[in-house]
Amino acid sequence: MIIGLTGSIATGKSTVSKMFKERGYPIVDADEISRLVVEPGSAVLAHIAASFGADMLRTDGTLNREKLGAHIFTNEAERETLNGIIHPAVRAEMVRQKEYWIEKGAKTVIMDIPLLFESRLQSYVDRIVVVSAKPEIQLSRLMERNSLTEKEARARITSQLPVSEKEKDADAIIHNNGTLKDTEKQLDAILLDWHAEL
Ligand SMILES: CC(C)(COP(=O)(O)OP(=O)(O)OC[C@H]1O[C@@H](n2cnc3c(N)ncnc32)[C@H](O)[C@@H]1O)[C@@H](O)C(=O)NCCC(=O)NCCS
Ligand SMILES: Nc1ncnc2c1ncn2[C@@H]1O[C@H](COP(=O)(O)OP(=O)(O)OP(=O)(O)O)[C@@H](O)[C@H]1O
Repeated sequence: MIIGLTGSIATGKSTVSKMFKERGYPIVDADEISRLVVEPGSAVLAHIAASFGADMLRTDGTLNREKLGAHIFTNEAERETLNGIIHPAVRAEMVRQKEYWIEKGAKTVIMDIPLLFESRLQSYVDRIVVVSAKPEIQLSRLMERNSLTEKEARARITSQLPVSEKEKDADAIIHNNGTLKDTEKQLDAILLDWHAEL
C-alpha cells in the first residue's frame, strides 16, 4: 500500500512523517528530493540560474533558497516556471525511491508530497492522509518556524489549495491542532484501521 501524506504548508506533514518513520515505515520525501535535484552542478540548478538569474545562486554555487522563495511565493507565473523546471526531476526521483523500497520488500511506503493535489499526483498513491491545522494555528506556526511576517506567511499559504479543499478528497484526516500525543493517537488509529503492514 502506498500512502500519500499531504496537507498545506506548515500544517504538520514533516511532523507526521517523522512519526511514520519512528514506526518503521519507509518514507519518500518530496521536499527532501527537491533539495537533492538542485545540488551544485545539476542540470536543474543550471536551468534555474538561466531562468531566474545567476544571483539566485550563492557564491559557493548552492541555491539561495530564501531569495528564490521570496520571489516565487509572491508571483504565480514565476512559481509555475519554477515548478516546470523542478517537478519533472522530483517526480522521477520519487518514483525511483518508491520502487527501491518495494523491491526491498516494503509492504507499505509513505510518500510525503506537499503538492499532491496541486500537481494532480493522486494516481501515485493508494490512500491519502491529509494533515490539517486550523488556519490561525497554521499561520502562527509558519510565521514562527520561518521567521516570516504575517504578509509573507499568508502569501505562502495562498500559493497552495486551501487545506479545507484537500480534506474533501482525503481517505483520512489528521487534525494537528493539539499536542503531538494527540496527533500520534490519530495516526495510530488510521494505521490500525488500514492494516498498514511494515
Ligand atoms: C522555493 C524554494 C527554493 C524555497 O525553499 P525553502 O527551503 O524556503 O522551502 P522548502 O523547500 O522547505 O518548502 C517548504 C514548503 O513550501 C511549500 N512549497 C514549496 N514549493 C512550493 C511551490 N512551488 N508551490 C507551492 N508551495 C510550495 C511546500 O509546502 C513545502 O513543504 C523551494 O521550496 C523549492 O524549490 N520549491 C519548488 C519545488 C517544490 O514544488 N517543492 C514542494 C514539493 S515537491
Ligand atoms: N502538534 C504540534 N504542536 C506544536 N507544534 C507543532 C505541532 N505540529 C507541528 N508543529 C510545528 O509547526 C511547524 C510546522 O510543522 P511541519 O514542519 O511539520 O509542517 P509541514 O506541513 O511539514 O510544513 P511544510 O509544508 O513547510 O513542509 C514546525 O515548526 C513544527 O515543529
